[in-house]
Amino acid sequence: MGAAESVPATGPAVAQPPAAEGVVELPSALVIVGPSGVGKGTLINRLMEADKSYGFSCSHTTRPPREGEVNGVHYHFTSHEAMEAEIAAGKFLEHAHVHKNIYGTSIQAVQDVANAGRCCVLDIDVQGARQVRKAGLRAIFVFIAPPSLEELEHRLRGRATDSEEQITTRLRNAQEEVESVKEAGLYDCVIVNNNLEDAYRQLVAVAKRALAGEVGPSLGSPRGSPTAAAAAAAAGGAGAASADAEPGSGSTAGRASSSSSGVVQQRRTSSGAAALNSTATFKAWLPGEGQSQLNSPHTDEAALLPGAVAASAAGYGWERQHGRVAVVTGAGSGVGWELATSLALAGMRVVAVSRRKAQLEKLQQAMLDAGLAQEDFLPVVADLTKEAEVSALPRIVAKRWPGAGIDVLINNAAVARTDGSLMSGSTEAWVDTVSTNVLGTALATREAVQSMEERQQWGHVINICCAEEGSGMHAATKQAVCSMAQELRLEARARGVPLRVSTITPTALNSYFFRTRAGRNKPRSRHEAADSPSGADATEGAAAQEQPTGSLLHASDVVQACVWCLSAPDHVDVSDITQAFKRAQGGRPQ
Ligand SMILES: Nc1ncnc2c1ncn2[C@@H]1O[C@H](COP(=O)(O)OP(=O)(O)OP(=O)(O)O)[C@@H](O)[C@H]1O
Ligand SMILES: Nc1nc2c(ncn2[C@@H]2O[C@H](COP(=O)(O)O)[C@@H](O)[C@H]2O)c(=O)[nH]1
Repeated sequence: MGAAESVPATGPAVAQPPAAEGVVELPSALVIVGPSGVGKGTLINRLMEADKSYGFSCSHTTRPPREGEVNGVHYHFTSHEAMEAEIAAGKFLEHAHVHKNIYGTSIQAVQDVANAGRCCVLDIDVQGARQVRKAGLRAIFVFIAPPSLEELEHRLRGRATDSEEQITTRLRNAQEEVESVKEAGLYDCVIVNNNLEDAYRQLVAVAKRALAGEVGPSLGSPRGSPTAAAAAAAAGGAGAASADAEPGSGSTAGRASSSSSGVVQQRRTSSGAAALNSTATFKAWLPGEGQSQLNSPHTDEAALLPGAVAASAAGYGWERQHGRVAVVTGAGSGVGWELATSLALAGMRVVAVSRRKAQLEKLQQAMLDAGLAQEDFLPVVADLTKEAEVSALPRIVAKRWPGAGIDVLINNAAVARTDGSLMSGSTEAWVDTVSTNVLGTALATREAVQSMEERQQWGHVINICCAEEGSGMHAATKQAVCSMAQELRLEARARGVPLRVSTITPTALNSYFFRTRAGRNKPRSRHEAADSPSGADATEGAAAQEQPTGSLLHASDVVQACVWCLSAPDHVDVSDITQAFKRAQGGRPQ
């Protein structure tokens, strides 16, 4: 259960060490544009040789191979007929007639790089860049400008790869291409390739931003402003003018969106173990001690939380979880939020996964405010229905914490749509629900288990199977999540590996969804009723206040069960926990 994740995630892995800042996003693409002979290939090759986090989008072309060019590496060399057929079949993200040949970027080429968790680098012409911009690919667009057209001609001739006719065509086209820098909103930055070292340093800076999942111009360089630098270049002005990417420049999104930047990072002065055992620390979070330091959107439960964790863990084997890596899905709100905060505060390294960047930023700030060290906590924007984004998780973990891998996976994310009825629901709602709840859980499980297998360190998978009876496709998928745990357990046993698998099934959770079904609250939008068991919406609204829900289960109850599962000694296999609310005398939840 957990987040009603509705904001699509993007991009990929972290090549930059997640240097204690911001929410991690998968890489954006890097689109490199510029006239023939300006040095795009030279710069791109250098970038890719220096850092394997970048992958080249291998284009198709109808031009014949040059000496030394390898099919499938430099280009997919093809015929006009074959290429036109594939374009007609919709296989290309963009294509263009360039210097009398057809060039194009296939969807597969970009997908292959993204699936490998790399930042995809495209080397394309201006027409292609316009199409890619229109297609909405998450990317940073860089124009490489020549210091002068004379120098461009000099380079083209010096390269000695093209016929005189081709050189003439390319130079003629170059003038028009350089003009394109004036198109508002097309490029995010311009690098004038005069001195190769300077240009390379600038490219590295902007490439790092793409690797970190950023898009758009960097701070102080609003879209469209590259024009000045490029115009200077087009007019023959020398110098490495750049509207962006000062060497060492930081990340735009990191600065703009990360609440951590500008905030003095708070370091834990003690280990997780100390935090768990420190009554003083916990006391401040107990009810009656003022506002929750967790600054949770669901304050009633958050205030109880650390006490619950402490109580659960006391006397059991919690200590072995200190420093281990727990991935919590659906961490943007509800149970996921509570799990992420509790486990981190109790000494685990937590990867909080959500589609909703804004929620993760709030969560991150709450963690910092609570005194958690940034390096023990990693928010990752990822869409569980996208294989490339899920499979990037182990790599992201290894980058943040070298030598570590996923030790614990808590499959909590789920979507519950109000239009998910099996008798009258929409197909779209079903697909949404099945994709996130079933496919997403399966993908996350496979990646986590493989991460454990590679390190031969078997950990724990916990599936949160909460479903309200009568919630249609949501309930059906949660049954599937439960069955998946059972199957996983059997597979692990058959292979003789000590993977631990548990399910937690809370019934009648104090959730927005539950109260909506009980007629205590009305859904305000389709997504609002998604699985956000203790989200802010769950505690708002006059109807909710009229009907006290104090005896229903809380997110913290689910956390407590998780902690208990994780604390159980080696010889105790906790397979399934079902939690029910305490009924009032009349048999109805209070
Ligand atoms: N800053 C520079 N100073 C001098 N020569 C350069 C510089 N950058 C690149 N070159 C040279 O310019 C030539 C053209 O470079 P390159 O092949 O990388 O261009 P390109 O933009 O990739 O061309 P195309 O679009 O046709 O593939 C090469 O011989 C390269 O070594
Ligand atoms: N629109 C696209 N343009 C592309 C693609 N791949 C390369 N190119 C551009 O073509 C010229 C010429 O390349 P060359 O290898 O023949 O010198 C170059 O400027 C590239 O940017 C593509 O997939 N789409």
